[in-house]
Formats: sequence, C-alpha cells, structure tokens
Amino acid sequence: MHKYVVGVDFGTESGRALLVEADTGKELATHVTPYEHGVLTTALPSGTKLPQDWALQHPHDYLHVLKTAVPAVLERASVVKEDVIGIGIAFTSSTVLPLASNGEPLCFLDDYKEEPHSWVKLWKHHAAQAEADEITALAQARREPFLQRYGGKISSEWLVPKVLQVLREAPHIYEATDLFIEAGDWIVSRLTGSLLRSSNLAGYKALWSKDEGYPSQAFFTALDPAMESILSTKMRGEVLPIGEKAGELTEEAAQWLGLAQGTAVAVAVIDAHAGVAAAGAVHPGQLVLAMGTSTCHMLLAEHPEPVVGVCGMVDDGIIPGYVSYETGQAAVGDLFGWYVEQAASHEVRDEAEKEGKSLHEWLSEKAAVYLPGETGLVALDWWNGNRSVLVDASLTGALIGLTLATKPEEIYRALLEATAFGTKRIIDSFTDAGIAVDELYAVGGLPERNELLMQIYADVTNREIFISHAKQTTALGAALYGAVAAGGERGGYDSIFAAAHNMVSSTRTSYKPQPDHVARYEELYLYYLELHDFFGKERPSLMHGLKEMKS
Ligand SMILES: Nc1ncnc2c1ncn2[C@@H]1O[C@H](COP(=O)(O)OP(=O)(O)O)[C@@H](O)[C@H]1O
Ligand SMILES: O=C(CO)[C@@H](O)[C@@H](O)COP(=O)(O)O
Repeated sequence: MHKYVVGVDFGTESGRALLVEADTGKELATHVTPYEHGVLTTALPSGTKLPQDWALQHPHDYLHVLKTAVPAVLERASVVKEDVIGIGIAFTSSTVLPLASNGEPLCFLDDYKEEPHSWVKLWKHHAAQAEADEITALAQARREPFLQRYGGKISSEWLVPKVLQVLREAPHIYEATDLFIEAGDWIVSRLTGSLLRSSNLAGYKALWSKDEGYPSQAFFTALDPAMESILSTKMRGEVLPIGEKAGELTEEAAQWLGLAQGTAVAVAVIDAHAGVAAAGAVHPGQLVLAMGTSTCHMLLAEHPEPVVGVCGMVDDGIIPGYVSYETGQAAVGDLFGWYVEQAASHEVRDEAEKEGKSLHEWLSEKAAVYLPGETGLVALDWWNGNRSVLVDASLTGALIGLTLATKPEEIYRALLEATAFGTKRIIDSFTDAGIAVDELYAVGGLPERNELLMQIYADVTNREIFISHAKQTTALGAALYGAVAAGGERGGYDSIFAAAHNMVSSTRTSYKPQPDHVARYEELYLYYLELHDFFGKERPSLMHGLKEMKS
C-alpha cells in the first residue's frame, strides 16, 4: 500500500503541484496554475503606476495555487487524502510581504491597496539598490562578520534592503506592518497556523546564521533608529532548520487543499535550493544549476572558504552537515524570453508559425548549425543586472559584434552562450577559491526544453551535465522535504539523504563536452571576460549612467 507526498513549487510566473509515491518517488500527477496577476512591473492591478526596477506580486495568486493545484493532483491521480502523509513548499526568494496585525497581507486591506509598498516584493524587485549599498557600506564600516558569508556585498534582492526601502520611502507602511515575512514562510504559516521561519530562507536572504543569528540589534539601530527593535517585532518568529516539520495542516488549510487535517508540513525551502535534493546531488563537488527565469547555482562543501561573488555561504544551508554556497544569474530564461517577445522580427514569427514551431524551437534549430564563434558575436548576460560574481543589479546587457549581416538566430545563440559564460565565470570563482566543481546537474524548466542550450553549457564549462527526467524538479524537491517532515514511522523518511536515495531516479540524460567546441569556446570566453571586466569592474559607470538617464 503506497503512501504519497505533495510538493508545491511557487515559481516566478506560476505555481506547480506534484504528487509522488513516497516509497519510490514515482510522479503520479502534476498541475500548473499560472498566476492571474503575473509579475507587476509597470502598474498595480488598479492601474497605479510603478517606478523602474519594481517587481511585485499579488498574494491572492499564491492562495489560488494552493486551492486549485493541490486538489487537482489528487483528483488526477485518484489518490485519497488519507494516504497523503506530507507536503513541502518551495518558493522564490527573497519574495517578501508585509502583514497587518490580523495576519492578512497589508495589500488586502482597503486602506493600503493603492500603496505599492504594501504589496509582495518579488525576488527580482531591484529598486532597493540604494538601501543594499547602504547596508553593505555600514557592515563594512562596522566590520560585521556576516558580510563575508555573502561575498562581501548585500544584494538588493534580499529581505533587509527591501524592508529598509519600505521604511525610507513609505514610513507609514513600515509603521502599519506587523510582520515582514518571506512568502514561503507565510504559506507555511497559513497551512500550519503557526509563525515559523525557515533557516534556508533566513540564512540566504535575511543575513541569519545558525551560530550567530541575525545581525545585532545595534546594527539595525545604526541602519535606522526606527529599526531598533525589528528583530523582536517585525522580523520575529522562530527559525526552524530546513528539513524539519513545521507543523500539521489546520482544518481550514486541509479544506483548501483537499488533504487531511494533521498532514505533516515541511519548513519552506527556496525554489532553486529544492533542486539540490531533487537532483540527488547531495554531496560536495556536484554543482546544481536551477535553470528557469533566472539561474541559481548551489554547491556543497565540507568547509567554508571565502568565494568572490557568492550570494550566500550558509552552514547546513541546504543539506545538513555541509556548507552550502549559492551564486546566481538574474536573467536566463527571462533573457531568452525577452528576445523572442520583444526583439524577434515579423519574418521570424511568420516562419516559425508556418513550420508550426515555437519561436524558441525555431531559433534554436537555426542557431544549432553554427560553430562556436561563427556568429562573430559575444554578449554580456546582464539584462537583469549581475548577481554573481559582481553583485551589481545596476549593470545592464551588451551585445558586441553586430553587422548588417547579423541574423536573428545568431543573436539568439549569442544570448544562450552569454548565460553559459556567466556560469563559467562563477565556476572559475569557486575553483579559484580551491573548491572543486566536478559535475553539473541541471534542474528547473529550461534543461528539458532546450537541448542546444544544454550542449552549449557542457561545451563552455567543459564538464558533463546531467539532467533528471523528473517533470517538475523543484516541486519534487519540495515533496522530498515533505516526506522527511512526515518521518519514517508514517511512511516518509528520517533524513533528506534517505529521501533522495529512494525517491530520486538515477536515470538521467547527459550532455558531454565536444572537444572541438570546447577549444573554440575557450577562445570566445576570453572576449567575454574582457568585456565582463571592462564594463563590470573598470567602467561600471557606463552602464550605471545610462540606466540612471533612463530613470
Ligand atoms: N525552449 C526554450 N528555450 C529557452 N528558454 C525558454 C524556452 N521555453 C521557455 N523559456 C523561458 O523559460 C522561462 C520559464 O522557466 P520555468 O522554469 O518554466 O519558470 P520559473 O522560472 O517560473 O520557475 C521563461 O523565462 C521563458 O522565456
Ligand atoms: O533567487 C532565487 C533563489 O535564491 C530564486 O528564488 C529566484 O531566482 C527565482 O527563480 P525562478 O523564477 O525559479 O527562476
């Protein structure tokens, strides 16, 4: 008699639920619920305009995912709720929302719904750059030890800069906020009825560590006297280790989900990080690339070493017993999506339509016939700033080598290659610090969709890349944590290692580097590096200045 677990992955554009067998990991049903309001970058749903670099979401969309996607997978698989033993939640991060004292999102209240700062700030909200720089400068001045865990720079994508932005630009919203909470933690608290925070979300996005906790109260006071008691007020909540049970479904939540009251709920996990367990890459040397709208790279190591440009280095951060590093690229699928949606010509659209192919498929097929370097193009993949290794959200994209003979598929290929070079630059940063990167595992939505992309990554990095056959790898990772929350006695597992061992299939597709392409890419990479260092280190003012003029 099988037992089952559910994983729910809240991505940038949609939420997906997956139902799997707890003993084998076999996928029985998936359901994707697109967010009705998507990503709000130009205006609130009412039409109120948003400034540049904003990215908000509607909390209603997350609740809608729970109420539609979870019942749908049970129905599709004809599984009865009594046989579901656990549920895990993976969420983008740092995706932060302010809650009112009644526990509701502030933007649900009439008094605040027209105030942009009362909405969810999505991970890719980059408008808190000034606050991030201020936090970095203060931490440097005070020689705060936490800074080195984050590669020496605080990112505008994280929780503290986002909260500080609220305080600086809308003090009345800061005042009205009872709690600033990661959306992943909010969902878990809605499911269990108790306020808890995940060590994974807090460790990577809120400057928390298992040994030192959050930065000191003195640090927050120095940042702004209004933040003096933030740790015991607006950031309160016990931090529970990833892999633990957060609680059990309340009666109300069980009804929303169509599951049984009392079902075990796991502590939330960052979406990309759920990919580590789902790839079965739970040991040092295995770099996991969670490739979707953006890419996050996760690597486990035995000991902490300072690495230039890491987003976070957290002890027990993803897998207990190891230091887990995260680095990232803020636009990957989004960059390819920008090209097909905004820049592909009518001729390309017509041709693709005539052949019954998506624009990605059509462009990839045409781009596949080129040898590395044959397009004469090289691009910088900074369409949404640079997360690693420069940690500068104000950098922008570049495409060099254009002529009147340049074809759309050549540009598309240059963009695919640019993201692969960005990943190679990150790998170099690890290996320069003496941390081995032996194998690559790709998870997320992109690897299954674009073979050319994956072959380019193998050739550029000169490493074999493994791709799991799971349909929803992030949701699978969440389900693995759900199985651990349920525990061995109830048909789940007592550790994430045991869950990964039993529930992750060892059947994988692999892309091997092609030696002639590897050699050509080594040459092209030198051009990428030259541009990277010029625009990113020597003259960042060029891109910063242009962005400033635009705003
Ligand atoms: N065949 C393709 N080749 C390259 N990029 C693609 C392809 N199909 C979709 N994309 C891009 O993939 C991204 C969505 O990735 P996905 O993993 O599904 O979502 P999320 O980031 O929300 O988890 C979009 O940005 C889209 O532009
Ligand atoms: O920033 C992180 C993880 O640190 C992600 O949540 C963020 O990149 C969103 O990823 P996707 O939308 O799943 O590509």
